[in-house]
Amino acid sequence: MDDPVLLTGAGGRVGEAILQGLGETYDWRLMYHNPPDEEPDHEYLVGDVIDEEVVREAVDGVAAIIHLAGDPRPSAPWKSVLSNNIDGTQKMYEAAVEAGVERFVYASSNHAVGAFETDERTPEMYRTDDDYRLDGTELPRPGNLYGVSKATGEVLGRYYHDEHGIKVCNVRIGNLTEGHPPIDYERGQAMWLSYPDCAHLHERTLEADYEFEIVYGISDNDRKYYSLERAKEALGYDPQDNSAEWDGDEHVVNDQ
Ligand SMILES: NC(=O)C1=CN([C@@H]2O[C@H](COP(=O)(O)OP(=O)(O)OC[C@H]3O[C@@H](n4cnc5c(N)ncnc54)[C@H](O)[C@@H]3O)[C@@H](O)[C@H]2O)C=CC1
Ligand SMILES: O=C1O[C@H](COP(=O)(O)O)[C@@H](O)[C@H](O)[C@H]1O
Repeated sequence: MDDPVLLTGAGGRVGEAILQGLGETYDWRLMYHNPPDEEPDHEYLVGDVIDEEVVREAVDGVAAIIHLAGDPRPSAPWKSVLSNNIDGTQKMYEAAVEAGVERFVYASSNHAVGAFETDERTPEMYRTDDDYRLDGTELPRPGNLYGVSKATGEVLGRYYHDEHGIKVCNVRIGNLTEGHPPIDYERGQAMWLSYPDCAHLHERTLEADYEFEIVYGISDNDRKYYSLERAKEALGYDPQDNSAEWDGDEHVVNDQ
């Protein structure tokens, strides 16, 4: 990719995972909400994704956008997700199509489909011997207002793709945790996304040939209730990590 890639929410955890793995791979333009503590190694700007002027400046001349900025709290109140997540994402899309950006990668969430985790299905669905899988073709079923905002971001992508032709990949990210899977948290282990797999997955979203996709962003965990088939087929995702290979913070398999 010759032109820069815009990374919004660059100062957050997902941004950190992506830059750890792909810092040298692309010509990044980083967007921060507040001035970063340390001088970044890449071109950057500071601003709010609901500020149309800053957003226009951010998208100018980029080939692709990875849009992470937003309120990531499952407990976030409506006022915050309406502004930071829904309005911010719509403004990013609007500016992107106006500027002729080719592709838009959107950080959706497991919480867009959290209400599939019913009392009848849990905790069995978090376990290896359960074959219940969501595959991305199901309708959103959020369990909180944050999930509603993430599902709305996916639908905004559907609209901007159909109406304006921008390529869109919605990644329903699981539980990104650095180093090892979440400890004593079955659900989190089933949807663990390691930092290296997160970076690799985003590299595939920037390189693969697709039109509109919804994929799950988790590692290749033995325990899983999200199918990775679409991410593998449409993007060529080839995850390397598996929460079942961990006992707490100890890597018990292939620890060479
Ligand atoms: N960390 C995870 O496991 C998961 C994250 N996600 C999504 O990934 C994205 C990034 O999440 P994290 O890195 O974990 O969160 P984070 O809170 O660490 O990073 C988000 C960044 O977005 C910035 N931001 C928030 N509102 C903004 C605004 N109005 N304008 C400009 N910047 C703004 C924040 O300053 C922050 O640096 C979020 O959209 C979240 O919904 C989805 C599923 C799981
Ligand atoms: O969307 C998100 O999901 C992850 C995992 O959800 P959790 O319910 O297991 O905490 C969450 O950590 C992250 O903050 C959120 O943005």
